Amino acid sequence: MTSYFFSFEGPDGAGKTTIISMVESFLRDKGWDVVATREPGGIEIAEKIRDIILNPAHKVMDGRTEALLYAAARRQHLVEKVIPALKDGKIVLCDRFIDSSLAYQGFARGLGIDEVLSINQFAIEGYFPTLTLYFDIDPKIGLERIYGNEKREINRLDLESLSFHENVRKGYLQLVERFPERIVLLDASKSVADVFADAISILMGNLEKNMP
Ligand SMILES: Nc1ncnc2c1ncn2[C@@H]1O[C@H](COP(=O)(O)OP(=O)(O)OP(=O)(O)O)[C@@H](O)[C@H]1O
Ligand SMILES: Cc1cn([C@H]2C[C@H](O)[C@@H](COP(=O)(O)O)O2)c(=O)[nH]c1=O
Repeated sequence: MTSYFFSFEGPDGAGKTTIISMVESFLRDKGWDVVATREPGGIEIAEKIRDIILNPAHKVMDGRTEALLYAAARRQHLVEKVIPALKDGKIVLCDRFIDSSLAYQGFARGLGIDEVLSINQFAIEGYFPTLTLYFDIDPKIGLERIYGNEKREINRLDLESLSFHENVRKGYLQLVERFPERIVLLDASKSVADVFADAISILMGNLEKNMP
């Protein structure tokens, strides 16, 4: 059975969650069986790990502890939710996956992309996304969007410096170069309607290409 595991990546405030919800409705209307989920989280255990990682009070958290907690949440979410959905032939839309760890912990935290890739390979056992949409945005704009949204809670990672968020973007751009067959860059500074149109065109192209 062909499986469709699409991840959505990008700096904070790039617009991933907004577009995933639009893509989910669009694909459902077309008759596809879709599971939209997020990392860290998506299931009870991983949501609990999320609360620990993102609690602004946990200022002393060590970078390697952070990387391991993200990998642990990823593992549980993968086995409990993503793999069963893929086995049932569903399309999985995942708000962040392994590339977040590579860009945030590997590059921006300075732990090393290859080191963080290695602990995550243990966690994911080869379950890389079929396709990853990378929402590219100047972090200044992303952070302005977040701080402009009163409903959005500000978490421990949001509170990092602007230079940390700029390094996150640099990390992602390295990943786009390193995995060109998997990661596609979208200009996330465009309007919601335009970003959605770009995302649908890429995703439908992938679905049609891989249809049995
Ligand atoms: N293309 C866009 N243009 C302007 N504002 C946008 C756009 N896309 C999303 N927004 C707004 O920006 C804010 C952040 O959007 P969203 O939550 O979708 O981003 P995100 O990438 O999921 O962020 P995070 O990863 O930090 O949770 C929201 O208030 C949303 O309405
Ligand atoms: C999966 C993952 C996430 N992060 C960071 C990225 C964001 O700052 C937060 C998650 O918040 P969101 O509102 O759900 O985007 O966590 C990370 O640093 N490493 C990861 O692997």
